[in-house]
Amino acid sequence: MESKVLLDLKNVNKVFGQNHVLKDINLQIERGKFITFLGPSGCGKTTLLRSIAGFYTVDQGEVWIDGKIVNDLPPYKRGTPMVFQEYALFPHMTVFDNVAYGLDIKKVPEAEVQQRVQAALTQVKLTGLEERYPHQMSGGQQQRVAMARALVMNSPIILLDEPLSNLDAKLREEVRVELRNIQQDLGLTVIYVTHDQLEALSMSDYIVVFNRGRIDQYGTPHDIYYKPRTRYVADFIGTTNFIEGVVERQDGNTANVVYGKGQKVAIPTEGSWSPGEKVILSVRPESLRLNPAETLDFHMKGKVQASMFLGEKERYYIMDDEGKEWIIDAYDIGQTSFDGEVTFAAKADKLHIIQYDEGEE
Ligand SMILES: Nc1ncnc2c1ncn2[C@@H]1O[C@H](COP(=O)(O)OP(=O)(O)OP(=O)(O)O)[C@@H](O)[C@H]1O
Repeated sequence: MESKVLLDLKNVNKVFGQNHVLKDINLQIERGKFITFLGPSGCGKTTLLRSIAGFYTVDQGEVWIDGKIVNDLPPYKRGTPMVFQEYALFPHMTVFDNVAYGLDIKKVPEAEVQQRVQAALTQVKLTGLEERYPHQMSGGQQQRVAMARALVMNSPIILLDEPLSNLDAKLREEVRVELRNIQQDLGLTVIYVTHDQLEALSMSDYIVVFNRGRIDQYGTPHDIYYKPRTRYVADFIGTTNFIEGVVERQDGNTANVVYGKGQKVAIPTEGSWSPGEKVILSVRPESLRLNPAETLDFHMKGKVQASMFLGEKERYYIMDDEGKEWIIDAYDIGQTSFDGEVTFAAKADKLHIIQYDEGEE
């Protein structure tokens, strides 16, 4: 039976001079999934992508594609085409010739080229546009040509390095949807590199969050957002509030945590925490309620410092009794506005426990 795992990275390390860019990368990617490599500039995303494609050889570890170790194979034997920024289409070539390019290089017979290019163009719904040039097409269509170019090579995996970074915001969104549709319709395995968290959250089956050459978390967009494994991940993805706490005890999947001025909250958790352990609680701005009528599990008091209208929500900046700032989003705009002393609260399942790590930035 075909294994579900298509790409298997085992303890991959890459060093440039003094710069240890990839540190012990272990990652398994399943067939037919859209995976995003996410992280700030310089964290090693592109280096890993290029190591998978074969443009870099790794210094330590193994790269497996489709059950074969490919460490010593050059890029053209790995079957992993990379689509670079602006899709790297040849402007002076027609759509047909752009798609046929890889096959021509491999000296595939003309009749087969015709058949395979037509099949690829049908897959991405571009039949009839064979004679157009890239500048006569929309950004979305160009993206499809780039995908057809990868598809025609029957590659098991398609690698995309920030392919949308040069588009304006509206077009970006359009092309994003397009790309995700093609990937899902055809069941492709795609690895997509971006530093844009919204892009990652909206497109991916799984996100890999990089932190200085290491993987901090590998999970679904929902888990990455609501159950960040580290403070770094919580901070990098969206906006969040942190508060310190101390674990009193854990009963099964519930940890009892003391926070603030001795308040206690029982938080559902998948982690394992020791009595007396210092932890960080993270809670998203939209999970907190201002002056709630009912009593919620986690509750604080503070003073509104400022607020900001953000369209679908009002964002409040609140100082608690200890002088710590909180960000809280209220969605019932026009009905209530908050000022002066307020209480704010959340249900326990909206709180997430993160390991306390003083050394972490
Ligand atoms: N060919 C190379 N030679 C030497 N150093 C390199 C090379 N390629 C990348 N680096 C270094 O490796 C580190 C990681 O770079 P990489 O391009 O992988 O980061 P990234 O996360 O993709 O960031 P960006 O989004 O800016 O491309 C950086 O410090 C970079 O300077």
